[in-house]
Amino acid sequence: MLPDIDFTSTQSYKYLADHYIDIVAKSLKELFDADDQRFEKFSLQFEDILLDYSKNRIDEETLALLIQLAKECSLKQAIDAMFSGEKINVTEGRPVLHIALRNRSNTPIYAEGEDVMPEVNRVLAQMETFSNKIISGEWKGFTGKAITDVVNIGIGGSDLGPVMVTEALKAYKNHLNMHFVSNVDGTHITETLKKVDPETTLFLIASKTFTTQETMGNAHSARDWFIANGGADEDVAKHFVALSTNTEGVEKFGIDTNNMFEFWDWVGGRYSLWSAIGLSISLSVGFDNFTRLLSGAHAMDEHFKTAEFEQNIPVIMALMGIWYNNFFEAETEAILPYDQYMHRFAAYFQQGDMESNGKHVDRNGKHVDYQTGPIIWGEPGTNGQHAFYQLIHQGTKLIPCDFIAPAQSHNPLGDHHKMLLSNFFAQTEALMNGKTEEVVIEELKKAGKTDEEIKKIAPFKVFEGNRPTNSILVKKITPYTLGSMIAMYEHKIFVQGIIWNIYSFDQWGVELGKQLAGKILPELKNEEEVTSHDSSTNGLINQYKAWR
Ligand SMILES: O=P(O)(O)OC[C@H]1O[C@@H](O)[C@@H](O)[C@@H](O)[C@@H]1O
Repeated sequence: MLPDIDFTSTQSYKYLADHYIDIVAKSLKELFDADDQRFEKFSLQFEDILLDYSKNRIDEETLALLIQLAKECSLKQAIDAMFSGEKINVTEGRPVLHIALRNRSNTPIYAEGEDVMPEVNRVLAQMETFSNKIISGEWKGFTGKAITDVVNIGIGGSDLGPVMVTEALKAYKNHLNMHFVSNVDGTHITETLKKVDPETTLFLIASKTFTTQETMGNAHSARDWFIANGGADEDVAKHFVALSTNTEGVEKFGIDTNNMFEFWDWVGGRYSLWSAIGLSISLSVGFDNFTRLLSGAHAMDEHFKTAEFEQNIPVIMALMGIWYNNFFEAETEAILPYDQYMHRFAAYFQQGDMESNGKHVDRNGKHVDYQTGPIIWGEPGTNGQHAFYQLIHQGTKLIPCDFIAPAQSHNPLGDHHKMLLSNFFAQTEALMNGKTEEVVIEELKKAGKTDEEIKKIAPFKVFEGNRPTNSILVKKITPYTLGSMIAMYEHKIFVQGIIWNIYSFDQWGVELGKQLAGKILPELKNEEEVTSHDSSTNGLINQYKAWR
């Protein structure tokens, strides 16, 4: 059972509310000046990952109170409930066991009284055999040629994880060309099919439910294209496989269930890259690297499950987020990887975080009277610096940022990595310290400006600083460390959901739009004037009909 506690009525919350008044009056610079041990006190290392959270607007008391808050919210009990397979996804009546998919220790994990590990291992073995056959060229297409291109057709959790990881691990890639089609916009599949040859292309139809409109639409178009370009019905088995929990749906589509890679309803879509949904990852970087990804995540799972909260990286990251979200009223969080390969990392956690914690109803079904999940966004540094960092430095909004960077580059070209990392270090320093008016005036004086000129221009050049950041320095982005980092963010999201007393593993909020689209689609298939909606929707549909 998950605890049911209104965190705003805990003792620690009340203390934190008072304590906030003290902290908000202090600048980060002052906090650093007052304590030369901040880095030692507020940083944690887990294997090859260093989290420096000292540039946050906290002191020792803040941390102690936040940890007390986690305890008062029975976080430990909640962690144990997840790891032991309790049905913590209550509104869907399911356990939440993505941790079982990467349980490399292979100890039994029970869902509804049954150990899930034999099934997990069976599918992993199937993925290994299949990946090896495709990569080695042993698996032949309908004209006897080896596979050269893989097209993953999926959306949401059946797309974002595979895309993010295959991109992040590009340095480990083999010869297979990977393509990802998600959007129902015909452009996506059309442009992809232009690049591939039916004789040498493998389609992975990735859908947990095997009912998602976008994915089914794209999968049917891919099959039509395959048939129109020389493939026969009996050849479909050589070129189409399914990654799904829905055997019936897969059969109905016409994919041989021997070519189905199964997973289970205790795997949430946005937590599914560790399951059969990760087949594109295993194909792209090889099964051994896929298992390293799982191992890295497993190591983080163990850390999360066993480390004291003070030493627990996902817990600390979650608490920092709560501090800003619920006390400083920050609305967003930016994830800023200083690694080009990780360019989809923020997009991936937009779903991971916002679909999990974008909820306004608590676990009692009541409307919350506090803020829950933040808006997540971000782009790789240094691109972001030349685009939106202006607002982070000098705007009116407080935006806590996670800066992520590898110490070692996969492409150590000249001074590139030093230049990149000089920006990584400089940005968090600048955000923290800012630039005072005195310094600005001094600089302008040195540049020979008159007093009048200085007076005019100085205010625009001042940086308040005091902008909080986490720095996550990773030795190198490997399958293992990437796995650890993904699990780290997953557990951060879990902790926050527990404290906010919401259900993090359902996603009812995506249903209404789907339902309405289902009603509107038939209305678009005829020429009749539409009158069944409000005047705006009617007006738009009818103009569309007039223009098409
Ligand atoms: O994997 P399928 O079932 O196609 O779902 C794809 C996506 O659909 C969305 O509507 C959400 O429910 C996501 O959580 C999910 O990842």
